[in-house]
Amino acid sequence: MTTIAVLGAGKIGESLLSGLLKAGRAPADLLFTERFATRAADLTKTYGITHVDVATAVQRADVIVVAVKPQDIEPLLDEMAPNLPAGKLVVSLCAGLPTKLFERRLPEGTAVVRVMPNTPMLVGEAMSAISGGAHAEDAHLDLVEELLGSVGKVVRVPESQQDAVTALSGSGPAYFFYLVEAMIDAGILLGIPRATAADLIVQSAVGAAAMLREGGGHPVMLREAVTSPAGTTIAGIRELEKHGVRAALIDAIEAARDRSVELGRAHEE
Ligand SMILES: NC(=O)C1=CN([C@@H]2O[C@H](COP(=O)(O)OP(=O)(O)OC[C@H]3O[C@@H](n4cnc5c(N)ncnc54)[C@H](OP(=O)(O)O)[C@@H]3O)[C@@H](O)[C@H]2O)C=CC1
Ligand SMILES: O=C(O)[C@@H]1CCC=N1
Repeated sequence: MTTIAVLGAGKIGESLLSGLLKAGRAPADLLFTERFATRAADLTKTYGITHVDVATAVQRADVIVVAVKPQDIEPLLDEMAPNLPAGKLVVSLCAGLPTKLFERRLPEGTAVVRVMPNTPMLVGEAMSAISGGAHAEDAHLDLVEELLGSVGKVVRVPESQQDAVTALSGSGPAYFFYLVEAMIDAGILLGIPRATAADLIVQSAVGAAAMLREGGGHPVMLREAVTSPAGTTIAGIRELEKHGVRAALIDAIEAARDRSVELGRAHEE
């Protein structure tokens, strides 16, 4: 069985470990590194997986998943480089960081795959986009696709699109959560108890998502079907348009893309 080590078991690293276990992978096939002993002990207790140091992780695992914040990458690469044997596959989940950064800092010929996942991985509903670096072969991409396919959907994209993907699906769940949060607040304003408002909005979000995915309908047609002549929905849509919500979303996603580019530039030679 392939041994996978996750370096940095924070929010996304833990989502991946948890998702892989739920998908049937054995705890003995998973390793992780963490900076804080108490956090490491909690994860071992919760998931039955083994905490190791970086040198052990890169030596023992076949696939090394880097899941630290982009700002923490340099010291981690310093620790990985002298210990990484030839033939290992390095998978980066880090926003903004190009494969060539890893190729420059790790032993010559190391296969690197850049991935942008998202936190719905925790419930087996991730959206992950993958791109191979200079030494990544089809077999490496197939392996990463198989791993991430067990915790959600996977698409292959050219690396040049990864900053845009990061803004769309990497950050995307946060924007949906933000909308849900705002809609629940609207329920409070209208006098609905918070728990009831949350039920109403969360189930509406789940239903709308299911229609988008399973019904195969275009979002414009689905919205039009809710929008009756002289009805309630169009009264609300007019307010959204007046407040520039569509433009705000486009600007938000462009800003997120720009930030991803900036995170990568911070590590240019
Ligand atoms: N959160 C998300 O939705 C997504 C995140 N990502 C990417 O995933 C990466 C991680 O993000 P996220 O999980 O949110 O961040 P977190 O801060 O939650 O997780 C990073 C973890 O790595 C630990 N860490 C840092 N340096 C080391 C090291 N040298 N050795 C071992 N552990 C280390 C951190 O410890 P400490 O707490 O001490 O700093 C922390 O627990 C980022 O690069 C991000 O761009 C990608 C897609 C989605
Ligand atoms: O906010 C971030 O930087 C990370 C990357 C994508 C989602 N979260």
